[in-house]
Amino acid sequence: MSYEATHWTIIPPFKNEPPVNFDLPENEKRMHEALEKVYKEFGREYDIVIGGKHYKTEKKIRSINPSKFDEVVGIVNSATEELADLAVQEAWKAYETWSRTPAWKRAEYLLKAAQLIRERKFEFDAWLVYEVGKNWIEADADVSEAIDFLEFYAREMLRYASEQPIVRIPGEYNELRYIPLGVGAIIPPWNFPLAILVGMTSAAIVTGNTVVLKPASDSPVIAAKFFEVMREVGLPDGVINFLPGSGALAGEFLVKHPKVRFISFTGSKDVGLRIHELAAKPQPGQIWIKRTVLEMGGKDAVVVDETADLDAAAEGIVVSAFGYQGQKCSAGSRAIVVKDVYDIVIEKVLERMKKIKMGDVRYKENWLGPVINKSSMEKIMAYIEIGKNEGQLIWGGNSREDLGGYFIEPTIFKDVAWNARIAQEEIFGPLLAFIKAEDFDDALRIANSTEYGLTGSLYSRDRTRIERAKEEFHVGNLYFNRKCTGALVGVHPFGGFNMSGTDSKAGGRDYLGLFLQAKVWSEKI
Ligand SMILES: NC(=O)c1ccc[n+]([C@@H]2O[C@H](COP(=O)([O-])OP(=O)(O)OC[C@H]3O[C@@H](n4cnc5c(N)ncnc54)[C@H](O)[C@@H]3O)[C@@H](O)[C@H]2O)c1
Ligand SMILES: N[C@@H](CCC=O)C(=O)O
Repeated sequence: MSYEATHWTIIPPFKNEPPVNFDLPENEKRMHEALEKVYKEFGREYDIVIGGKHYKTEKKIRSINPSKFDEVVGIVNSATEELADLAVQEAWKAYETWSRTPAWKRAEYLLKAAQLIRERKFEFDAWLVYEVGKNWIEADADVSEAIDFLEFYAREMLRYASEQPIVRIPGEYNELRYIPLGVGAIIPPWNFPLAILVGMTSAAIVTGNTVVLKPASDSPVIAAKFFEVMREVGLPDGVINFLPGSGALAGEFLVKHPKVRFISFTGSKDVGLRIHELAAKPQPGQIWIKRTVLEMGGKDAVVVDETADLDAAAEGIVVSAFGYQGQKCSAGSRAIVVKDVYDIVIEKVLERMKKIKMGDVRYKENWLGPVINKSSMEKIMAYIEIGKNEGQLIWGGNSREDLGGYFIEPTIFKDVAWNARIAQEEIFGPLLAFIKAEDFDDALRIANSTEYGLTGSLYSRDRTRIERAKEEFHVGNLYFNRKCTGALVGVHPFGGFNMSGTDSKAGGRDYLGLFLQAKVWSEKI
């Protein structure tokens, strides 16, 4: 048995990180203390770090609290093309030794980082509350998922590094080994600014690659906090190079760079397709086909038929549509309900809407927070105007900047046609479209009618329909009689079809393979 395999057996099996129960007074108190502590750190400046060296630039990115837009959570330096180029060079220098570091040792850094984040969970939760406007529960789910990715990919690396099954023949010794790709650009989104960033980065490095990490401009501080953790656990310089910067400058420059071997991106369809196009074109001096992992948007549906538990369906519709203000790729922004129960479901949803409290998420009672920034608010408000011509507004519809942040009332339109813009385009905000279906067949057809294919839910008690949906509801993550958000690492490997991306199945057993290439050696004996 290889050393990696031996190690694998002594690490306890993977278990998802349990969420914090904020209803316990002790936990509520700890969260208040964390919010206070983090608040005192507001306004700090974070450097670009390349090969362990710190850099400042003239241009800065100010990270704003979307719940209170006069609060600056932190300031980061914005990279130039020269620094981006240096980051790629330093990453290649570090690759020389990192790619030869044993897999178990690389995995150990992830396990240590998971433990540090676990010990500081309330503090990380607080950063997410302030920087991206997540309520306490959503923030804690994000941090738990980040810990899960570290724990899961550490174990996965040991599995990939252990002996791989191949057919044996007499007279030859044959072996297949997974080896890293080289230097990668990691380009994550702001909406799961810890979990997704940590998942993408840790998968790339535990497999022996080195990376240039360009965080999203709305969430660079939490990215800097993760980078600090990786330095604290002793990750060698240059394995992760921390390079905040604009999407257009650092993003495109990195994507085109001839020495970038792979690009791991999670974000919008338009940017994902642009990266796909740029990465496909070989640059002078480039000697490989760039690998891209592109996880993109969704226009996800919750389907309800006449046999369903309608209370459970109404609850699922509300949580799927409005959890984290609808700013999830998995958000159920379409409720497709068969005509027999359409009005009842809407009534039940509206009853639940009355209970939603919106406001600054530093206060535990506010379930609905702000949207991420001004331009996002403007985009969502423009869709609300479009919606007024495409359906009947039955809830919300107003922006509430008067509360001091980028607040938009949760908004519902009914009687929306399946092909209306608000039923086809990803809005990424608290906007839900109710679509009436003739029957189950019609509902399924409507559910599949967009260019996306990320998540979906079916509420039904009809076993035959559930079995049909498994075959015909064309999404990467399909749920029955539960919400369409909240995939758990290891339990629900995540990724979508069609324009939702390359279906990488983050948090699944295939994921690390995307950052590796297989080499076979064969020796005559
Ligand atoms: N499928 C998934 O797993 C998943 C998960 C989370 C978010 N998302 C999607 O992400 C989107 C929201 O995130 P966002 O607003 O950060 O997306 P975005 O596409 O605007 O940005 C994502 C990242 O790309 C960078 N970027 C921007 N322009 C670039 C360019 N021209 N070249 C290279 N990089 C560039 C950004 O700085 C950011 O780091 C939504 O569409 C959502 O559905 C998908
Ligand atoms: N994995 C998350 C969504 C990530 C995209 O925003 C979920 O399952 O809700």
